[in-house]
Amino acid sequence: MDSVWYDGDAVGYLDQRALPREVVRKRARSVDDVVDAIATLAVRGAPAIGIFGAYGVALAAQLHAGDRPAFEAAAQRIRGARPTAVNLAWAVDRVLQSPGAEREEAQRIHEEQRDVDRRIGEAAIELFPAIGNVLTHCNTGPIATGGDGTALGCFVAAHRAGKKLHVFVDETRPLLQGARLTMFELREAGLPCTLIVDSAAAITMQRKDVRAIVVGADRIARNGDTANKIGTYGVAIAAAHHGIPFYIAAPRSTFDFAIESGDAIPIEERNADEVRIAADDPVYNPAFDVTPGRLITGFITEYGVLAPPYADAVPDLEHRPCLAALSR
Ligand SMILES: CSC[C@H]1O[C@H](OP(=O)(O)O)[C@H](O)[C@@H]1O
Repeated sequence: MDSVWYDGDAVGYLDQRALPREVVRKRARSVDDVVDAIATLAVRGAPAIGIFGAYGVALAAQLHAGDRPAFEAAAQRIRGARPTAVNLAWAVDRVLQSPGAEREEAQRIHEEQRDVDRRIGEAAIELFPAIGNVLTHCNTGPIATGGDGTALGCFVAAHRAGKKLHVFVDETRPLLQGARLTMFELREAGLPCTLIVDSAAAITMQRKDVRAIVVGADRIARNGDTANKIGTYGVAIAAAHHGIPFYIAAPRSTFDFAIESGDAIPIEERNADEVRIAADDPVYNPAFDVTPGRLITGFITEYGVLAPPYADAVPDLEHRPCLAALSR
């Protein structure tokens, strides 16, 4: 089920806020529509945001044909619609470097993601036991990526290869991407899965023999520090305590070699109403947190599984050959 698509004079998208109750297809006809769809998480998931943003820039090129300053201003508005996921900026910049071929470049980005997801899934299969429990956080399936999914795609690839995995899924407050989207996609793919509240992740590791944890990413710094959905850092700490391998599944486009560590990753804070229960509760609502690279067992990428010799202090990329492979 494609979650974003090019639709002639608009960019089509599934309004992910309505899933899984109903499938609502919409058309972004203006730059305002594109920015709003990203900012309200109607379109969400780092790679999907990048693909949608790329199509949005192609639409802006049509709407502002002959007016390059207006087109570039529109592209920058799309680029800044959500700050944490680097895929959006990466995709917008790629399309901006294709003057006159914006739509074709956006379609290339979309097609590439399908192949990238497939390669990520293939790389992950050997990481899982023949039979076992695994755990994930948030949503990283086809709806979030435009392909087979990243972390969720790893579980699906292992399942298709005959491995018997049971996936424990964090509901992922406050917007419940796990409960609403990951459970829906895993059931569609035929994988056994169990929903847990976020605060049950640690006891699930303690009592349910979780053998591996795989989550997605929104931005990965040179030292391996990784921004992902809020709650991921706590899962990583519990995984380290229980000696459970903790993997990040992400494409090359999620690595940001311009920043040395997670300290430089902008963390989006969102509307208090997403969390608020009583009318005037004071709320702190960061949408992401940053897991230090030293808590990450490996990065599952289209280049294979990168086993990090990460240490906070190691400054030079060449000292980490696994990341160097990505930066060429
Ligand atoms: C493959 S999706 C990557 C990443 O994006 C999600 O964030 P959001 O739902 O706010 O767009 C989540 O952090 C996923 O792990």
